[in-house]
Amino acid sequence: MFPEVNSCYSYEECKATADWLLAQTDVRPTVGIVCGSGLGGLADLLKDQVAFNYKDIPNFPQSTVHGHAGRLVFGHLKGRPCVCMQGRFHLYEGYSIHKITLPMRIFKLLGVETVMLTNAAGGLNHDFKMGDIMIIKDHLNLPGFAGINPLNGPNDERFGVRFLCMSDAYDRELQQLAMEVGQDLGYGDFLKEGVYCVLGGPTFETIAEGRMLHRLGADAVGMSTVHEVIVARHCGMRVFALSLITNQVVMDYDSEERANHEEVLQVGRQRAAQLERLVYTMVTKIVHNNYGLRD
Ligand SMILES: O=P(O)(O)O[C@@H]1C[C@H](O)[C@@H](CO)O1
Ligand SMILES: Nc1nc2[nH]cnc2c(=O)[nH]1
Repeated sequence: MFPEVNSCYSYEECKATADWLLAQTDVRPTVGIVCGSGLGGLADLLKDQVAFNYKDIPNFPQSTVHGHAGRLVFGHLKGRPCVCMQGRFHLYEGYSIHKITLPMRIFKLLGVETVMLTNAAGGLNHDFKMGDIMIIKDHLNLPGFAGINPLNGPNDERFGVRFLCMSDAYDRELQQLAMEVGQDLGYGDFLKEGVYCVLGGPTFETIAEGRMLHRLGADAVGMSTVHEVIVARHCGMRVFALSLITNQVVMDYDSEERANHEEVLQVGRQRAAQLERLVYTMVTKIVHNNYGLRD
């Protein structure tokens, strides 16, 4: 019935990976963090670390992109048990969409309730500057329009429903918390909110593509996150996501600017400490089990 879905992982395979990890650490994470390009420093904030190289974790892919270390780090942020992906997987690395999103199901089986994702993205909104942090309030899943969706294939109800609602994908309470924490930290000038659009990459946008995405309502464009968000929501985790605007997408034929990965990593380094502080502070304010927030 689903002839081309042999890249899917079964519930049992996901469980085997989660059980393997749980057998090697006492940390029982309720928060799962995914670090975007150049933003892996977040993992270094964890105390009492137990870290695994992706190559040693059963079923896990390897990171192949500069700026993605390829380690899964367990530990505590101010006493809160967390697990952090220091590096994520992208479609353009050649992995199946099921493989790049596998860690979300592992998070769920580890006991994670809230997922916090970060990424580097190009700014489309003319009001955005390099170094802005955008709270993602919604997304455009362009590969999804072409039938590329991580939930393709047989649905296992132990993870979630066949037809997933996406109008509430990004938790509004957490967006509000991010705004409040950001204001308290003095980030008002560079903390924005907007719509993230995912493309397959690895090419950056042409000028015509940038203009089109802007007209479609996207504020930023990148090559990740959305697929992870879909799978995280499918298995019932709360989702919060941030983009660091590392460059302005070129939308003018007279511009001399050229998008490049080195600049993405460089801007990541410049803003990393502030982005980490925002996520860290948010984690310390999230209370689990009742989905409430601390004062
Ligand atoms: O993992 P993220 O989405 O942060 O990585 C972005 C998209 C590409 O992988 C890379 C381009 O510089 O950064
Ligand atoms: N697609 C895309 N991804 C990015 N990641 C960081 N910057 C960009 C960009 O300009 N376009």
